Amino acid sequence: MKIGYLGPEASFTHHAVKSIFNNEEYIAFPTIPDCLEALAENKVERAVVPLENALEGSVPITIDYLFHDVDLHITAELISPIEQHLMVHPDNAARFQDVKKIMSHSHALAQCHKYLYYRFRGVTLEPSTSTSAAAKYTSEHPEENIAAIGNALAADTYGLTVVEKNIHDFHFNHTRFVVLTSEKESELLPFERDAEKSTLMITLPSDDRAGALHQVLSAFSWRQLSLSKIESRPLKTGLGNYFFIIDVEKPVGGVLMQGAIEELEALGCTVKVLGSYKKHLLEPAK
Ligand SMILES: O=C(O)C(=O)C[C@]1(C(=O)O)C=C[C@@H](O)C=C1
Repeated sequence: MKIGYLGPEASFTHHAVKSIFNNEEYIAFPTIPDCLEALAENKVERAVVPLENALEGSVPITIDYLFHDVDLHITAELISPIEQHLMVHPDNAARFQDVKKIMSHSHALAQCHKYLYYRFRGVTLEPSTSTSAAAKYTSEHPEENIAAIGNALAADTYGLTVVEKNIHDFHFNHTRFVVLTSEKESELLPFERDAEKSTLMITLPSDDRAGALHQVLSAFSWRQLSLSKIESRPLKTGLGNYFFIIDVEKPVGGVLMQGAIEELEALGCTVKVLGSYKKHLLEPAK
């Protein structure tokens, strides 16, 4: 089976992929849209992308792509502890305090905001497509005296020296990744069975009536369906127009969930079920 992921090698997403899939063909893509498009075009059978980080919140490009651009389904959630380290080319290890630029994925830079502010104020922070892309670039450009932020696996893979460990600002740093498939009824792998939660994308009725979101929440609340996330994202049709991403701690198969979805549709909402899936807690990338 071909598994697409946000690469290159040794990204946190790559670690998540290797933690759950056994002996499959892993294919790195440079960006999240590349990865999702490859799945939509059936060039791979699964794609794994980051969805949300405990410190920095959602990965908007993933959510927006899943809503606006592709019709894909979540089959599993992978939750990984995230440990960010500062790494440099070994030639620059002795003078890392003088780095000219620090590169990483925007979420990783944000997770280390205080560290960077107090230790490297004024140094250029450059977003890269992933933490491993930053590590790779740093290894290929020793003459630039730059640093990357990423995991221990990236330091190892690209021959970099870790000069400061665990530089993320808050201890509880976890990222949720999702495994996606292009076919709603695709054959599930063992770790994709026994769904325990669901993600729905809900658009409110177009008449914009007062209390519409309250009605949506009521449909879950009186059925005692517990929500673990609600977030709005712009519909991109005008200011004030949003869709809602709602995670419910129940799979869609049961009578209560079916009832809630039918009630929402009867109220004039559009409901897209992104998937019902199981959660897996991974070990950190070492
Ligand atoms: O850049 C990587 O290594 C990724 O896998 C992406 C990503 C993210 O988008 O949040 C994943 C985990 C970390 O939170 C930082 C970056």
